Amino acid sequence: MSELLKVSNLSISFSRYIQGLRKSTIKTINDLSLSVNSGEIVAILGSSGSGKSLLAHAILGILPENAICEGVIKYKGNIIEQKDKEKLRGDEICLIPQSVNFLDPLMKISNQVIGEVKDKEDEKRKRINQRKIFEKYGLDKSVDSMYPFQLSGGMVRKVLLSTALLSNPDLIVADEPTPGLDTKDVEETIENIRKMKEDNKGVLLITHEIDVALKTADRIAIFYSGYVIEINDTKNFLSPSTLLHPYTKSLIKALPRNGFILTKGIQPLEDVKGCVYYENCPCKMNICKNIKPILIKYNNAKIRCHLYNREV
Ligand SMILES: Nc1ncnc2c1ncn2[C@@H]1O[C@H](COP(=O)(O)OP(=O)(O)OP(=O)(O)O)[C@@H](O)[C@H]1O
Ligand code: NI
Repeated sequence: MSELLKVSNLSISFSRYIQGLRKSTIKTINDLSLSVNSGEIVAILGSSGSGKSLLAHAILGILPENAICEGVIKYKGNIIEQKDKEKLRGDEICLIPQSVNFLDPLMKISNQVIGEVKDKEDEKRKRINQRKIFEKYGLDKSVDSMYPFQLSGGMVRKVLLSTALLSNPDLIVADEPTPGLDTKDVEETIENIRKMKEDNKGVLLITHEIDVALKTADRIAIFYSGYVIEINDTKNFLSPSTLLHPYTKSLIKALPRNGFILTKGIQPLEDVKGCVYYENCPCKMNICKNIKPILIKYNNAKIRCHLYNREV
């Protein structure tokens, strides 16, 4: 298993004018570090509005103009800047987008999936490839000539997924591939993501559905208030006792009562001086109020909590 993607100390912030006068910077993602190997699925689990799509867009190089991005992103061992991202995007690194707006409503499905073609030969090759992938993911020939509005939610998701796989990428960033789908379509999507892993691709799966993360991922990174607070093997999520962070433990203790969905309301707040979980933490200590813990390695996991201040 080789390391495909390595994100180190990534922060994303936005400048805003408060009441039209004072300029303030709001950090949405703080000091985020994680990696994805080939043949591995890493889930990043965070509540709605916590900056998950921004992470995906930072990797793909499609952040909005007003975003300020710090930190280092490496792909296959090399640092990638905006220009490199543009080259890799749609080729080696592909996005399964969260928003169905990525589809053009006025264009037939197969035409937009294929995109630009160089000549007749190129078009022929791409059409054969597109049909093969559509077939693999259960989209029959009639879909090719349909318009997006004619597709069900589940079919749109399959089109987005197949499109991402068209160029046979090594790394796939799947941004919320399951919301709005019925149980059967969710199961199918989970199965399709597993297929990518079998094909030795690396998958960064962004979701707020714990169940989807538990069923697919090898490792899960927990995102809380703009910070990754724990990265652990999925098998350790079976019981709170094998997890590290008090928030992660409480999350798993609450299952399945909370319906496997992260509760709303954990938004990136104005950054606090100490630990972001201080107010709610049942294990808080004096140090937690004013000093921010850093993400450290702990056995095979990573943890951002003062209860664990030594690497083991
Ligand atoms: N262009 C922008 N300008 C200013 N702030 C922005 C911009 N884009 C995003 N944000 C801020 O970043 C936050 C995170 O957005 P993002 O879409 O990444 O969240 P998310 O975790 O993907 O949420 P969801 O689960 O709803 O998809 C938003 O709540 C918003 O406050
Ligand atoms: Ni999102």
